[in-house]
Amino acid sequence: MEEGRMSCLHLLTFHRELLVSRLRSIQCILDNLLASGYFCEEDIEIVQQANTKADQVRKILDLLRFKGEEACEYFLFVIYKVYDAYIDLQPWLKEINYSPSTEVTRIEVVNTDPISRYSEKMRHEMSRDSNFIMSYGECEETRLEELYIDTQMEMLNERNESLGFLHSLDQLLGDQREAMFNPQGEIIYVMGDAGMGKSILLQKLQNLWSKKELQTDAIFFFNFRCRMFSMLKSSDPISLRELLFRHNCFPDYDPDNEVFEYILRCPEKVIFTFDGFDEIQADVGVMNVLEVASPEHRANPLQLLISLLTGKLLQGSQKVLTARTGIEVQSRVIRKKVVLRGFSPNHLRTYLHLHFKEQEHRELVWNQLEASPHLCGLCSTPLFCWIIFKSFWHLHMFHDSFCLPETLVALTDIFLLLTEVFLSHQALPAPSLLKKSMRCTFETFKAGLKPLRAFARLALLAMEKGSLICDKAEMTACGLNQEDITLGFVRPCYDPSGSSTTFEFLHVTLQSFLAAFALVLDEQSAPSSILKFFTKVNKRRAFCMPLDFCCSNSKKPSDNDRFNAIEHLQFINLFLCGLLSKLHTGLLEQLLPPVMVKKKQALLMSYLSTLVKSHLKGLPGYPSEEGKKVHVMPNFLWILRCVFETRSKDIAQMTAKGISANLIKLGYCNVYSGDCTAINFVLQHRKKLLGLDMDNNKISDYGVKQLRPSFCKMTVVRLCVNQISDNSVEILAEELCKYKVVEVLGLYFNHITDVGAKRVAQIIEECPKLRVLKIGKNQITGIGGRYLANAIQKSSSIFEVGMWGNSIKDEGAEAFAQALRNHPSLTNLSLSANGITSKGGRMLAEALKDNSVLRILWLVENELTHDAVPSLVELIRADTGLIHLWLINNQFSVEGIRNFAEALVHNTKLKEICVKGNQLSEEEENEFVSEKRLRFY
Ligand SMILES: Nc1ncnc2c1ncn2[C@@H]1O[C@H](COP(=O)(O)OP(=O)(O)OP(=O)(O)O)[C@@H](O)[C@H]1O
Repeated sequence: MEEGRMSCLHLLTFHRELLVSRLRSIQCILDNLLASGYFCEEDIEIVQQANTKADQVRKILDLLRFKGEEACEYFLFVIYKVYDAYIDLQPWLKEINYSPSTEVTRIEVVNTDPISRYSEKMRHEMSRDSNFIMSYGECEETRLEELYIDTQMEMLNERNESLGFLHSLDQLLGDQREAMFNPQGEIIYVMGDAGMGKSILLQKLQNLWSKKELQTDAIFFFNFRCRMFSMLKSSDPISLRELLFRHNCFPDYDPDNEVFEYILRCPEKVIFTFDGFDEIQADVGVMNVLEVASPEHRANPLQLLISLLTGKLLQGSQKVLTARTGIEVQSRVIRKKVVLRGFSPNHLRTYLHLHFKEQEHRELVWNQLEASPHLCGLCSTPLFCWIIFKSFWHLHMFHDSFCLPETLVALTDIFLLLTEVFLSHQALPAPSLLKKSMRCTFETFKAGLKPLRAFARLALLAMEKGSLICDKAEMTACGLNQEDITLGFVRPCYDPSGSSTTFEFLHVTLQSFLAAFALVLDEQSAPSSILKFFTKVNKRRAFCMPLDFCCSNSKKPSDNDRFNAIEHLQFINLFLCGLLSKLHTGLLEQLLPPVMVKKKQALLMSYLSTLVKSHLKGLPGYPSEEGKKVHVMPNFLWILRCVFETRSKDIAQMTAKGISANLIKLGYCNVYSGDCTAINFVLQHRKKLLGLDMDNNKISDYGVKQLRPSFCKMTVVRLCVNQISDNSVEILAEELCKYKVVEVLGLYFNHITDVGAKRVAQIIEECPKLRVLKIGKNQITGIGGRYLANAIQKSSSIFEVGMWGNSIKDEGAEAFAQALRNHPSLTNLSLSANGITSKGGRMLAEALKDNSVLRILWLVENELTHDAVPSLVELIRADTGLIHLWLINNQFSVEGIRNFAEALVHNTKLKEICVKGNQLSEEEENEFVSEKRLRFY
């Protein structure tokens, strides 16, 4: 504030040192001082005679002193106005509370700095290109800011464990230490399923940067679609300069090549985004990618990409790479890993508000969503949500209804509805002239059969040649005309050859759907050709193929099978099952001969049955405490999804019967809430009990609602790390207490509070077979701890309880102490990281003296000090039956540990007391080397 009142002249004197070290783009300052008349030609010569940049700045500052206050003020104004050229000085201007006077703003400032001009040009072009979400054909575009909302962005560590959620896009680029698991890595890796919003996220990032609303000092931003690197001819090598300037943005006023030199000199000022690595990973695998080390070197475009990503070129630049889930990149090249989890219920509400402006409409739509957890589950994927909301809107506009068809339960139904919406664009006049009509699906499809058939063929042809884009000639060859293009199935896309006549499907999932439709509509080929992608997928089951460039032992795809986008093919198969389900027979019989429909349906069902049987037989099982256990692969999930799309009870029954294991492990399989409908559909037909381990997926409360009818059969319910809240626990309590078969309940790392803990306590009390409870890393306090401990006290079956990482403190510890006194069954208890002090520790130790059952006690990372030592010593001397005592990371001193060592002499059962991470120096630890049962590692 003091400085805010200082004259500009004083400011320049006061901060002379800073200006000398940070001011660049001297020419631009000189140009403006000359043009405004503050400097004359002679002044300019004086400055230019100085040998170093620093000396030139010194000369300018000296001259300004003579020129007076006005000149100094103008000098500051130039720095303020030409933002990008003086980006390093912007924080300083903020610090000194600089704001230009009205007089100075009347004097013109011209930007003659090539670097910042280039940056300005980039910002301008990027703002123009990122302002709209392209959708619904060429004619309908929505402003990004009107429809974009941040989704759930979860940070992961190298073992794919959660590190929490990002709160804004600024944090994506920011270098908070907790999220950055490998500072040597260069890539910010954003993963997500189809339609989760990876491309839109990059678009938002670009848009924010173009408007200077992103917290970064990067002045250049290059965005690329990864597929572009495959499309550029590998026979035409290009240089880094060509890649940046020819395929992105060209610097217009740069005779001395300053821009490129600046980029090489200051790569940290550059952000790159590369969208859709999954689309080219096969190409990267096929070629033997050598990295390029020199920026001047001309190389294959893919080599350039890999070199940029690994930091061989422009090391230190910021890089965001997106890919579909399942494409693994080695941790050594990743700096930060983020996975997009889609819309939470709150996001869904916000998105609903953006789509429907009228409260009445919102309520109508919300009511329907609430009535169908499956629909809500689908809506957690932004793309599907967009389709569903668009369909609602269409039904309202054209048919005066806000009711989605009742049959809308599977993914195929949603894409059928979208297709119907697109096809009806052709049939219907403009909404304002329209008399609202009855909806007639069959008529719409029959009337639109010609373009539908043509788009379907186009989608299939493109899929078969491994491409996600098509050109005008291919479209014409399929029989499509200009009018068809405006229906909305395709949109124009970037083409490196500069032609504006290439198109891509609105979304690749839509392309898969249409490709499946082509297989169904094809009357020329043998009916068995519908199965061709099943065969392909089964051949290439290597679903999570690691990237070649950072994984030495990866299996390379063969040359003639470049297209490894296996997920697109899985989607084709899924939609095929949906289209050929009995439910759609009526529609299909309007579009092709009924005999043909029957033949294809029978063929598919028979193939699917065989596939399910052989898959289930081939699953490796191994014995476990819960009986035979199988760990299924993501492909099993795709089979379940296909079975659900067929809606065939027979196949579901067969699948349910074919599961011979007692426990199925679906951990880390990318199960999302919508999949729970498919799992439930199959389990509905199972007679025997079954354990289901679904830890580490994306089930959420919607998924749990979907599974409700299946809990009656579940002996193992593992839902750890699945973003479930107290609402889910409510359902679990209702169902599990009704059937009382549950033995293992895993709820670790979710969003459960004391409210949920109360319901879990009910489960413990009422389910006599419950042996294992894992409820660590939730938000349970002393109150919830009490509920649980009181219930455990009454249970005679509970064997293992994991409460790690809650906050039950001494209040909870007291209740657990009570429960432990003479407990008949509890053998393993973890109360680690719960904020328990010596008071709580004392109560636990004293209670345990009367307990001969507990074998393992975890009190790691609490606040136990010397005050807890006497009670713990007594416990050790009591020789109760405790085998392992974990006291790592507490606050015991060497004296306390000495007491433990002495007490151990009187104990025959304890195998170890782990005391690493207490307040002992290395020398003090050495004192205990002879007591092998005291562990410091
Ligand atoms: N954050 C968001 N806010 C609003 N709408 C979104 C958001 N994310 C996605 N959408 C909607 O979903 C559509 C698909 O998103 P996008 O193309 O970004 O998905 P993607 O993850 O890149 O899919 P793919 O892996 O198949 O390329 C968008 O066109 C938009 O309509």
